[in-house]
Amino acid sequence: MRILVTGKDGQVGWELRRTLAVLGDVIAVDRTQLDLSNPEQAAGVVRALKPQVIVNAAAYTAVDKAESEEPLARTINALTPGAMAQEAAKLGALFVHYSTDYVFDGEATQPYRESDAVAPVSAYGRTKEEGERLIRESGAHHLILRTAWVYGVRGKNFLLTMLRLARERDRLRVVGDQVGSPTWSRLIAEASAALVQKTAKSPVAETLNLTSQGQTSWHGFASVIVARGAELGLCPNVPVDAIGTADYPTPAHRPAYSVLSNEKLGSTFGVALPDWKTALELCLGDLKV
Ligand SMILES: NC(=O)C1=CN([C@@H]2O[C@H](COP(=O)(O)OP(=O)(O)OC[C@H]3O[C@@H](n4cnc5c(N)ncnc54)[C@H](OP(=O)(O)O)[C@@H]3O)[C@@H](O)[C@H]2O)C=CC1
Ligand SMILES: Cc1cn([C@H]2C[C@H](O)[C@@H](COP(=O)(O)OP(=O)(O)O[C@H]3O[C@@H](C)C(=O)[C@@H](O)[C@H]3O)O2)c(=O)[nH]c1=O
Ligand SMILES: [Mg+2]
Repeated sequence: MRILVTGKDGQVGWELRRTLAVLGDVIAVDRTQLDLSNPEQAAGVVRALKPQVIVNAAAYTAVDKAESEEPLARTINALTPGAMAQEAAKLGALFVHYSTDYVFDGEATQPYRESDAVAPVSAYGRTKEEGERLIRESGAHHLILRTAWVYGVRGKNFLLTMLRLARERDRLRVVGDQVGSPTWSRLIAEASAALVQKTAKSPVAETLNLTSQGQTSWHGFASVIVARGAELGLCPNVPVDAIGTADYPTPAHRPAYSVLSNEKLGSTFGVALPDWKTALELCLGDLKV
């Protein structure tokens, strides 16, 4: 099985190179080989390589910057994935794509299910939501995996930012009124490989939530990062103050509540990620020197 992975050095793409390696020949590419800001070029690469599976881990993920660069974010997150999925449809290939909790407005009070109405409140969220639609409309076999609050041992993410800030500052201020589910990139990649193995050879068209169990606020996440990080010698144990969203102004609006129900992932595919604290502990173990 030939598997094309885009965004090979991103948080998820990096981990996919390892988890997919046991399933077939992985061709992992970065923007120099496949540029998602250029739909024709990206589609041409898919046409030339003729993979049986495409895992699109590349994306425009700078949430605040997307507010002033929405056309570029739209090309990368929606138009090009749509064009690549059309090529996948012609090849009969499986197209695996990642989406986000930010497709929801955050007004819910219980975990979002896949069938709940989307209503993004940011440019990033709008471009990711459009990407989902274009992939569904392409006619390709597809898995759209909605994940959230992704962190890991490399790349730009909240875990590494909090450890760094705890080393640089006397105290941290972090929003306590945005609630979601932190999810380790490695577990996303493990689950993705399991799903590819289960679906690569049969027709599939599914949107699935894929996050760690449990929920917390960014402040709750930061508090555990600093407390455990200090115990592991990764940062000093500085105080972490809870603040409101209004006290931390950003260009993009973020959903206040974006917990995703993983019921469908478990009942349909028998896949479940551990709760966020267990996963964070596993990840911190990798950071400890
Ligand atoms: N990060 C998060 O918190 C969440 C992410 N997701 C989704 O999960 C998926 C993976 O995210 P994650 O691994 O965190 O993302 P990262 O930002 O870590 O990685 C994205 C990758 O995409 C690449 N990329 C960006 N622009 C282009 C381009 N024009 N052409 C080719 N490659 C490009 C980047 O390359 P370069 O380094 O050169 O820019 C980078 O390797 C994405 O679909 C994202 O939307 C969903 C929910 C939460
Ligand atoms: C650095 C920092 C951030 N914050 C706030 C800002 C924001 O509300 C929250 C998280 O900050 P971030 O910039 O990491 O968040 P953000 O980039 O919005 O993270 C999102 O990325 C995209 C790609 C997704 O798909 C989402 O699931 C989500 O993970 O914490 C503080 O309160 N204090 C701080 O010191
Ligand atoms: Mg960010």
